[in-house]
Amino acid sequence: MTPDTKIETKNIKKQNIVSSTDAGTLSNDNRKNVFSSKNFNLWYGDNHALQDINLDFKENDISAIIGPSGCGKSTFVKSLNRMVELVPIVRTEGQIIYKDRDIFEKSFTKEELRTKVGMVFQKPNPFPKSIYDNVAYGPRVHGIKKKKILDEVVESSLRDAAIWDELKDRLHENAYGLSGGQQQRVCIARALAIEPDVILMDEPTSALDPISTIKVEDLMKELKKNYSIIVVTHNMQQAARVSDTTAFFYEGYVVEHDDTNVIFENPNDKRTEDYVSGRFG
Ligand SMILES: Nc1ncnc2c1ncn2[C@@H]1O[C@H](COP(=O)(O)OP(=O)(O)OP(=O)(O)O)[C@@H](O)[C@H]1O
Repeated sequence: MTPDTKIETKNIKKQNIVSSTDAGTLSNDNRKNVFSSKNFNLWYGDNHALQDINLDFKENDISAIIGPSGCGKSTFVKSLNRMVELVPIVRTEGQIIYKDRDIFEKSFTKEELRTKVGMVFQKPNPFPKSIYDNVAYGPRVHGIKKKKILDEVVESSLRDAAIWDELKDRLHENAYGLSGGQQQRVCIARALAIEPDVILMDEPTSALDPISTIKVEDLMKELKKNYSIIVVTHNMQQAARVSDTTAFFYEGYVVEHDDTNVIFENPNDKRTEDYVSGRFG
C-alpha cells in the first residue's frame, strides 16, 4: 500500500464511523427486505458467473456491491430487474424475492417488475429527446396522457433528482445538450418518474467528474428516505461515503455482506480486507 492509499483508507474509516451511526446494523434491524436472493446461480453458457448468492437488502438502505472486475456485480444487479435475460445464453437457478414475491413467478411479469425497480447505468443514456420527454417517457408508456399530470410528474421527478432549479427553463431542449452530470441526474429523474421502490445503479458516477459525482452521491443520500438503492461501485471512497451495507463479491460469489463500517473497519475475510485497502483490484 502506498502512503497515499493509507491516508485514503484512514479517511474512509473516519468518514464511515460518522456516517454509520444512524445506518443500523444487519443483525439489529427489523426493517423489511426489499430484495432477497436465495441460492441464486447464473450461467452464461458454461460460465458459472454467480454462485449461490444469498443476500438480503433492506428497504431505505443504500446497499453497495463491490469487488474486482468480472466478479459478477453487474450480472447480479441486472438479475434483480431480469435485464440479464436479454443475453440469450443466460440460465438461472434459485430465487430472487422482491417483497415476498419471487421475481421469476409466471404471474410476475418483467414489465410489472420494472415499474417497481428502476435502473441507472454507468454512462448517462438519455434518449435523443427533450428533457421533458425523457422524464415523461415512462409515465407515457404506462398510459398517462394528460398534460397536467405529465407536467406534475416531470416537475416532481426533476425536483427529486435535485435538478429542477437548474433545468426548469430548459425543459424542451434536447437532453444531449446537457453536461454528463446533468444528463445522469435527468436519467435518475427518468427512473423516478415511474415511481419505483428500488433504484439499481450500475457505477452511476464512473463517467462523471468529481463535482458531479458528489452531487449524485448527495442525491442518493436524499433519495434513500423514499427509495431503496442498490449500487455497484468500483470506488471504495464512494461505497464508504454513501452506503449503509456493502457486499463484497469475488469470482462469482459473495465473500461477505455487512454494515459498511464493518466491511471497511473490521472485515471477516482477508480477501475483503485486501480489496478494500487497495492491495488488489
Ligand atoms: N453478456 C455476457 N455474455 C457472456 N458472458 C458475460 C456477459 N456479461 C458478463 N459476462 C461474464 O460474466 C462474468 C461477470 O461479469 P460482470 O460484468 O457481471 O462482472 P462485474 O463484476 O460487473 O465486472 P466489471 O467491474 O468489470 O464491470 C464475467 O466472467 C463476464 O465475462
